[in-house]
Amino acid sequence: MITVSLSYPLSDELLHQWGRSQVTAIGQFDGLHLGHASVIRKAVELAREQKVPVSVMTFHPHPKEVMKKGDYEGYLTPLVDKQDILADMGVDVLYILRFDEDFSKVSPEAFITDILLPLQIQTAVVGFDFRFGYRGAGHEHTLRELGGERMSVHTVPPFELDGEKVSSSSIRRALQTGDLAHASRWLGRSYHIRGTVMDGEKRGRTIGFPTANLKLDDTYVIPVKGVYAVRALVGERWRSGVMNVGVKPTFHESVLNPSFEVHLFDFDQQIYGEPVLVELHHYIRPERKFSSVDELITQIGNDAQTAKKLLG
Ligand SMILES: Cc1cc2nc3c(=O)[nH]c(=O)nc-3n(C[C@H](O)[C@H](O)[C@H](O)COP(=O)(O)O)c2cc1C
Ligand SMILES: Nc1ncnc2c1ncn2[C@@H]1O[C@H](COP(=O)(O)OP(=O)(O)O)[C@@H](O)[C@H]1O
Repeated sequence: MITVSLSYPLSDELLHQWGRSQVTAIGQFDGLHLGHASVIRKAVELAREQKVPVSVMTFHPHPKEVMKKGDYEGYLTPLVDKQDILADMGVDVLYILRFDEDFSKVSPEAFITDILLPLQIQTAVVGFDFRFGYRGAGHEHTLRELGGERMSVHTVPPFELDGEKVSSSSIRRALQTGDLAHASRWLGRSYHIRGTVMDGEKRGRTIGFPTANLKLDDTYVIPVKGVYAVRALVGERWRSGVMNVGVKPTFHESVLNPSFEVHLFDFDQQIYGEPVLVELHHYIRPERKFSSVDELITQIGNDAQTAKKLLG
């Protein structure tokens, strides 16, 4: 898959290079959950039928981040994750359209006539609730009207599981309440974060549970504070472990940002500075303040046993 960064207005050079008959799925697609996957799969299927390449157009940074809307909570899938997942789904080209204040003012009409049509998108595939252009005034009918003969539009209906519509906001809520089972089911995979191992307070090894402290690579959606059974990719190998997301109330009075620390089972290597991908498989318990370090140590031992059982 090729990734192409676009910014409005598109230059002639870019249009010359990328303007071609194609089927394009358009959307924010944060999370690339089962609903998004059904839109992308439709685009792949139509592209195969029409014998043209399939592309995905997304916006970055997240409009909510740029517009400083109060309800911005971070990414379920930052760009690197989107790239990985879309490449796996057979997408040929990923267009990343730079979203900034100026772009937010582009009208729905201009979005179609200055971007979609010059790129020669012959079929646009969108989710049923796709909105675009200034104040989200554009929707599927706008696409149909202005696309006319040159661009057909395919709308994909809501994807439901157990009678509920799968949405990024329901997945965020599930992560923020420790309902990992639902989050994973709706995502179609386990939620994961990526980070780099950095120095902690060097206490872990003294209590028998060294923990790799992660500095997250992106502004991920932060799952609820507590203990998780995880699988972690360190170097080339997947390993099992337990992760604590929290502020370590046993040792600290008030800390604003939670830390992410992973104790890996059967592992004894120095990995400071290394990248680690952590998949969250089960939520075990909330973080607590213990009245003694010994109690904390006993509890972490129990957490590790629980995690081993859960991970099989
Ligand atoms: C599985 C696990 C569970 C933990 N649970 C708690 C907890 O409930 N309360 C707490 O204050 N700290 C908890 N911690 C964090 C420990 O306090 C922390 O790992 C230890 O202080 C080492 O910190 P360091 O890596 O910065 O040296 C937990 C850590 C792990 C690995
Ligand atoms: N089983 C393990 N799980 C996680 N990290 C480990 C493990 N064994 C060794 N390490 C290394 O030790 C470091 C954690 O030790 P710790 O005493 O908790 O120090 P820090 O406070 O700097 O995180 C990790 O960053 C990693 O480099």
